[in-house]
Amino acid sequence: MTTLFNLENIFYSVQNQTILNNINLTIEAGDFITISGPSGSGKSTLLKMLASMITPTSGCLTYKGKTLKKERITDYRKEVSYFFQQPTLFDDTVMDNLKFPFDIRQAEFDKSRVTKLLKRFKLNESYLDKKIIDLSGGEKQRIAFVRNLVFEPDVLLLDEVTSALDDENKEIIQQFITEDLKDKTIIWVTHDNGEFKLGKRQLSIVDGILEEK
Ligand SMILES: Nc1ncnc2c1ncn2[C@@H]1O[C@H](COP(=O)(O)OP(=O)(O)OP(=O)(O)O)[C@@H](O)[C@H]1O
Repeated sequence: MTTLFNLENIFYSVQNQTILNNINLTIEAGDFITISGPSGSGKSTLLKMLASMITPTSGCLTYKGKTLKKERITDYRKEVSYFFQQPTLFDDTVMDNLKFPFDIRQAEFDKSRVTKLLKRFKLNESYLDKKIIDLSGGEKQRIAFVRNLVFEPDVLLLDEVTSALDDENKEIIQQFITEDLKDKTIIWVTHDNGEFKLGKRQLSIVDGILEEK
């Protein structure tokens, strides 16, 4: 087994409020982890820390045995991808958004790869020319998944990715996560009890304290 993340005595505080309280956790490659807990308990904060969007106040966090350095962050983001509850797309066309991952890698846009992935999310090629502003919330979330997945990350940090969706869109995304992403490392924050039970490791956070079932 390869250890990806190791968190030792992690604390995160803002303005004298302890948001993460002495977290100890090891995440192995291939883990399928779900995380639940009351609103405001620190779930998104933990995911943002794993995404290296914030750094611990104290404690030791390593990825593949090393502390994260600012110089390596661009490469890190290609391996470890954060998926937001509300998708963040630019205000142009679907095509502009889906070209972005190719542009930052100075790679040529691969239309057949993109359309194949769109199909997996039940979206046809005609979506490429649509404006983001004209899409439904569920379609936007599916496009955001395609954008994050054209160059497959190894680790997916999923932050309540289905909570704003109707049943049909929820099912499309859930099915993709459980079937197509089987070989990936998944850390999935969810309020949905059905989704929580899918986790091979089930964690809960209450008042910043982490527990594993
Ligand atoms: N930068 C910050 N400044 C002040 N308070 C913060 C900051 N970041 C997080 N918090 C607070 O820390 C607590 C935990 O936030 P977090 O977003 O991790 O909760 P959560 O468990 O994901 O909640 P939800 O289920 O509602 O999304 C909240 O009370 C939040 O207001």
